[in-house]
Amino acid sequence: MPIQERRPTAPNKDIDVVRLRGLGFGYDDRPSVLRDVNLILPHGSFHFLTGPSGAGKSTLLRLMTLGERPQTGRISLFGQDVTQIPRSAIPAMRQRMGVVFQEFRLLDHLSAFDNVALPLRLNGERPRDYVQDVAEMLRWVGLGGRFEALPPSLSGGEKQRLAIARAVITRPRLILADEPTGSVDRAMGEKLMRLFVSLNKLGATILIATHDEDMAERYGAGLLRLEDGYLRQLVPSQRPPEHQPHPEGAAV
Ligand SMILES: Nc1ncnc2c1ncn2[C@@H]1O[C@H](COP(=O)(O)OP(=O)(O)OP(=O)(O)O)[C@@H](O)[C@H]1O
Repeated sequence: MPIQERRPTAPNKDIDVVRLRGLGFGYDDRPSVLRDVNLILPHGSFHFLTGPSGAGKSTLLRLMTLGERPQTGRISLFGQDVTQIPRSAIPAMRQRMGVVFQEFRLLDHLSAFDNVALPLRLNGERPRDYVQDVAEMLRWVGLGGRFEALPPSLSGGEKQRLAIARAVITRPRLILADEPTGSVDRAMGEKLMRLFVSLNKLGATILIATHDEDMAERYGAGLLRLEDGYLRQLVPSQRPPEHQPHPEGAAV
């Protein structure tokens, strides 16, 4: 397992990594996708977000990654209210999260290696400090022989694995992933889930959207369900002793 801590600084474990209060959001032709959504993701928690197709899982992740602004309610990330964050400040906030988008959003003109290295370059790291880590991560997700491949030449499952490698390479404190194992076979899906579990053990707060409600039980994670615009917590996140719950609990 290639996953080791990269950052020397310890996070503030007392701050809830995500706080959503009374979120409401809709599109022109679907005005009530999210209604009064409340959620707290404490440091080190691990949740799966489920719900029927079209329930708004991707929309909720898009609000949390600042790709859309809520029409009502507040969003706070890493203890900072970001509901009205200026557009110019969004890239810096996004750099603190690892996001796996449903449609991958890889950079087609960059090799697989350079796609994964990009977040480290943007963080100002030097190639000699990250080359080995990037190579090891690519090997771990089964792309050891595809360092130079451009994304358009990869299969759907390979693109998905590349997107995951890129999202986690900086060991972000918050990982938000939309159906991250939807395009791979079961064995690879289990392997990728072990990667998320390892990152969670290192302290990452994780939220994964999936159609598979059994995942939460399999991985001892919390289970959230979005239905008719409302978010309910079905199972709380179970975390190792070093990640004891915030007094307010995992979700509202
Ligand atoms: N950009 C958009 N413009 C208008 N409507 C949208 C847009 N994106 C999503 N919707 C609608 O909002 C609703 C929620 O969509 P969303 O993709 O968030 O659901 P989901 O739970 O992620 O679905 P799935 O499990 O099928 O991926 C759906 O009715 C969808 O048609």
